Amino acid sequence: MMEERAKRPGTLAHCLSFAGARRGLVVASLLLAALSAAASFVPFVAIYFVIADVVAAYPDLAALDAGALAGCGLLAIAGVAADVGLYLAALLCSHAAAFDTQYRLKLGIAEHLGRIPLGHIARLGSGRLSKIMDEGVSGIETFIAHSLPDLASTAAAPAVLLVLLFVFDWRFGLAAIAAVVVAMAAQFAGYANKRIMQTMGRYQEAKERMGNAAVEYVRGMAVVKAYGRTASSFARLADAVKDCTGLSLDVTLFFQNSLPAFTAILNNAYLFILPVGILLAPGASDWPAFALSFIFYLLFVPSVAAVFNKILYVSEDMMIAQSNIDRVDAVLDVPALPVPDAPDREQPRDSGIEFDHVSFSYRTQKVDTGAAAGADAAEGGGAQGAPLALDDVSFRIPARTTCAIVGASGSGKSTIAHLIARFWDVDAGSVRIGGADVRRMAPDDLMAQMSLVFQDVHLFRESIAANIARGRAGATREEVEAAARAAQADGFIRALPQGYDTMIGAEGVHLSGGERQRISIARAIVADAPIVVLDEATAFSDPENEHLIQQALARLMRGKTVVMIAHRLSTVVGARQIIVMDGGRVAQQGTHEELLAKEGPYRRMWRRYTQAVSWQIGNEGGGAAPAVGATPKEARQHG
Ligand SMILES: Nc1ncnc2c1ncn2[C@@H]1O[C@H](COP(=O)(O)OP(=O)(O)OP(=O)(O)O)[C@@H](O)[C@H]1O
Repeated sequence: MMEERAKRPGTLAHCLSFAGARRGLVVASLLLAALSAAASFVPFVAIYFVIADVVAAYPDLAALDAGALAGCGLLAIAGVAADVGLYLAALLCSHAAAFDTQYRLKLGIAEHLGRIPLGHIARLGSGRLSKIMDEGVSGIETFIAHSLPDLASTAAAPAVLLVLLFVFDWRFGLAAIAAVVVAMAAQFAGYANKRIMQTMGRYQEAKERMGNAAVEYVRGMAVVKAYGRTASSFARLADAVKDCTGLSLDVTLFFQNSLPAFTAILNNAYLFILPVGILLAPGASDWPAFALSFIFYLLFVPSVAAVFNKILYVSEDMMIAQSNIDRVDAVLDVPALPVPDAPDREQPRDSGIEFDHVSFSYRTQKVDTGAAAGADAAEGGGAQGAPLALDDVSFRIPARTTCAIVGASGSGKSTIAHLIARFWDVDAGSVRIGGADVRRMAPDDLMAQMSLVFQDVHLFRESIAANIARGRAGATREEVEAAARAAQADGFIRALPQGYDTMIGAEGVHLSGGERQRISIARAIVADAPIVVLDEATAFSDPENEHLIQQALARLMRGKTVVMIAHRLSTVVGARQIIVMDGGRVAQQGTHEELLAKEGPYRRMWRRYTQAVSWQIGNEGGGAAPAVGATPKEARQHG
């Protein structure tokens, strides 16, 4: 559906393209609504005939033809019935199209989010994204369901109105049009101001920023409380709210004169008819005809107000819909990672990993939209002169071996993990798995090759069994339980009230960091992918938990190609290969012994590490063991 959309069409055309296969329903709704608008004037025609009969019979009202009057009544009723019936049918069509569009749009955005680089999703922000998926899409749904039929009727009504205004007496018609022109001029004075459109846009952005700030504030509540920085942490949210309030006030003030003037003039349009009637009355040659027109226009002119009031609201709806469309487009326009056609796809021959002269910068990954783009610009972004997160990085990890990546914070370790999983595409060089360039692999094939175990464990609000089973579609309960046993998680899961069926999340059970980690390891064991990318946790809650996690990891890593982003040197000594990163470049490469034998960053890191451990032991009176990890001998058995 998303591919079908033309580039930047108008609001209506855009909605039609979103409606996809249901655009026929939208068009039917537009036609029915236009017909309903035309039918809404039929009662006025009936009234005209009644007035004509009354004026003709006056003063002998007893001579009125009851049959003719009843006919007029029936005509009026038929007009009202057609108006209501056609409008209901229009709403039926528009709602059917709108609900379907909402469903497919949400699905389309969700699918698209799965195809764009993962980092872009983080940059867009979860508050902003949920607002777009929720309010943005619902806004489009409401526009298609309600405002589009109104749009058709507001387009059709003035045409019919114009005919009726001039068909009976053009002079009164002109007076009514004068009321419309003056009212529109008053309103236009507000809309013509270019700043209003800019302010409306800024107002929408401010609302999104406020959403993001609120989500961030709630998520960071624990840190805020821990450091007692409530006031300063609240400042960002408070600023966002203040910004939003200020802009909403600006938008309201823009309309403070024009809107009331527009409404007041239109609702009192008969004030334009009255002076014309008073002026024309003395010269009227045919009194009954004059009286008929005068009375009819006094009765008819309020419907002009109704029509133009509707136009006002529909144009406001259009502006809101356009801003919702822009926000949805902001997500849909983020280019998806290119996926090769089936014949051009490459299959890995094994699970070995190779980085071949890889360079990568986050700054070249532009997000061309609103707040995120602004953030990029604020960082002095742009591809030119962009700092490289990885700079000409080359290494090979043979299949079924362990490679530990170490280095200072910010040296590029996690970036390596992200590029293996193709969260981003490289700027230069290539990342290959079993000889296949990750850009030439089908995304599903690529993800089937690897399990990712990151520090930041996300568990879904579902049962523990379902969370573990997410590792592989179709995993059986036995496989889930076996994986949990291997991940040292079976014991604590069984101790929970509903065991494996215990729900996780707001209303369910809350697990400790170590327990969550072991569930994520169980998930990876179920996946049984040939490559394991492991972002090692920096700290575990207690030695017992750490020991269990190390056991779980040892089981997960058995027989796999492992890339371990290592934060503690205790766990890397047994790796077949250690890559030392420094400022985005490979500074050293080799085994623990080889690296220790040379003067260089690894030896310095190791020296600092052993000093820290002996300091720790000294401080604890020799009672504590250094951080538990695989000894060189134990670990080499795996690597
Ligand atoms: N999403 C991102 N957007 C922009 N820059 C990023 C992003 N992620 C990382 N960087 C930058 O890229 C560089 C490498 O970061 P990376 O996360 O790979 O380092 P690291 O060695 O894993 O650090 P740590 O040990 O602290 O996790 C750093 O300068 C970092 O600021």
